[in-house]
Amino acid sequence: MTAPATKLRFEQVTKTFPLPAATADGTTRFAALARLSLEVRAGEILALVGPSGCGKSTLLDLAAGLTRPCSGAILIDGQPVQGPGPDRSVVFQQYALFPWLTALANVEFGLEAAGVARAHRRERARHFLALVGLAGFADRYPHQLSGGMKQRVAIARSLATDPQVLLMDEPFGALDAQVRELLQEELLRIWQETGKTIVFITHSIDEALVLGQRVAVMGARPGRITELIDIPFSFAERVGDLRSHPRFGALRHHVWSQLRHNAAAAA
Ligand SMILES: Nc1ncnc2c1ncn2[C@@H]1O[C@H](COP(=O)(O)OP(=O)(O)OP(=O)(O)O)[C@@H](O)[C@H]1O
Repeated sequence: MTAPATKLRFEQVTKTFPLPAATADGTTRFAALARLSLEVRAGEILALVGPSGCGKSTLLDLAAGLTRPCSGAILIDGQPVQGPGPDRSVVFQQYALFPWLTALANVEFGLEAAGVARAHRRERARHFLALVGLAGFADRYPHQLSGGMKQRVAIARSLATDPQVLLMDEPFGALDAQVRELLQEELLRIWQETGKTIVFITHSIDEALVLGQRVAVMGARPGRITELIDIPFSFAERVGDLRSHPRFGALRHHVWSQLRHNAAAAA
């Protein structure tokens, strides 16, 4: 069997930030990530969990090309990331929609920014709104949509430009439990249909297990990957009652223990 292709690769990545004041031993910078290496496989959902402040968003910002590493490299299909590009799209926890544009126009705006010809924008935007279950809400403004609907629009906008990699930073963190489960299911369905490579940051171990083909556990001070865990569930199991699966509890405990161990080590 051939090994799955690597879509996104972090090679010995270090990212430091200036400290507000030098420490007693003269240190002026703080290492958010230190020599972090990680491979994201083409077409997988990699769920990233770790204690608050361990560097998850920093990792995603680097992959998005929004910031540059201090050392090391970030590669997409073997090519160094030089900045933001159409091959990657980011979905944040806050929906980042334009309040003065309708749902349809918000998705169209993303397409315009990506250089899609005017004639194709509307049709394409409608297709992706339908894909996230919002066919009947195209003319609503963000304030007329629920939190879950707004996040669906943001996901439609990200998918419409057909990026190869979707970088999702706690996208369902602000939603209530039921809406969250619904959107997890929808994301799995969209992933199944589109075959996107997805990096998904979450604070929820359950969410990581439902979505991730693999779960990457991070530790803090400095931020690094401490464990990569294969999650063996099928698509049908993930969209079913996964929490009653006989292996769910053991995997959940495993990730929880690793996080606890990392938190203790950082403290
Ligand atoms: N622009 C910045 N300047 C200085 N420090 C920063 C900057 N961005 C992040 N940091 C620091 O780097 C560390 C990692 O931050 P990051 O936001 O990546 O963590 P995180 O794991 O995403 O946290 P959370 O789960 O709370 O969102 C934190 O200690 C944070 O304070």
